[in-house]
Amino acid sequence: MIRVGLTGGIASGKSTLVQVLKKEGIPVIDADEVAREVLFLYPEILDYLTKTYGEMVVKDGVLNRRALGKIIFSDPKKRKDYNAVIMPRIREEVEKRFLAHSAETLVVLDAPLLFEENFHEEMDAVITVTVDAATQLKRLMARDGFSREEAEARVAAQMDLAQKAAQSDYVVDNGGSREESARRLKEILERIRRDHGKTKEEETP
Ligand SMILES: CC(C)(COP(=O)(O)OP(=O)(O)OC[C@H]1O[C@@H](n2cnc3c(N)ncnc32)[C@H](O)[C@@H]1O)[C@@H](O)C(=O)NCCC(=O)NCCS
Ligand SMILES: Nc1ncnc2c1ncn2[C@@H]1O[C@H](COP(=O)(O)OP(=O)(O)OP(=O)(O)O)[C@@H](O)[C@H]1O
Repeated sequence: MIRVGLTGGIASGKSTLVQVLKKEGIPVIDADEVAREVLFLYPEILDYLTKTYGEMVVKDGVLNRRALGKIIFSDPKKRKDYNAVIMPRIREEVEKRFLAHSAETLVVLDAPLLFEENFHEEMDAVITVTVDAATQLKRLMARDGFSREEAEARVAAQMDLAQKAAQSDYVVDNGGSREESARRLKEILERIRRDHGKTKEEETP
């Protein structure tokens, strides 16, 4: 199994490219989805949030994601503490999902914090989706209804996109059309398969 990491900044276009991967029949592990699932699987995480922030963040056993986001994206220490609780569980669950797909030729891990959390070390190839800062902010505010301040705080909570691109094997510049980015991604997948001695035709259906 070839493990491919897909990363980028918030609202850089990862999910948009994941749709392309799915159409190609490639299994994708979504780290954000795993992050949402571990909250249900491991009650210790919600317990930690209840103890630390009380009803402001957890009310009647339900997490207010927006409120937690406001806190952790504006305070690096709080973000670090929360990551220390949730990341080990995310890591375990991601590994389980890779193992569940071990019969596949190529599996993609879609993780916004691929580099920040060192998942990249376990990948055979890494693809970063980049976009210029102005377009990123514009798309983020439009998609999530964030104010400029909220959007900027989220962008600032992540490693610089150019730095991620520099450490990657491949880059998709998503500043143009969706079609251009999809084409580039397909080319990259072909190259990764070739470099690992696999062609699309050889894959098990
Ligand atoms: C703080 C939470 C509840 C906010 O939820 P919300 O629904 O508003 O955002 P969502 O989960 O859709 O994440 C949106 C984007 O924020 C960015 N982001 C998420 N967590 C983090 C983090 N800890 N540090 C920096 N950026 C992050 C990512 O780009 C992500 O795609 C949530 O993001 C969370 O639980 N984060 C911690 C888990 C995590 O580290 N996820 C990334 C896995 S690699
Ligand atoms: N090439 C493009 N042209 C115009 N809009 C785009 C393009 N690519 C993505 N978008 C839009 O930009 C927004 C962000 O894209 P997307 O949701 O794919 O980003 P993401 O990297 O998955 O974000 P997150 O890390 O927050 O999950 C979405 O509303 C999407 O429809």
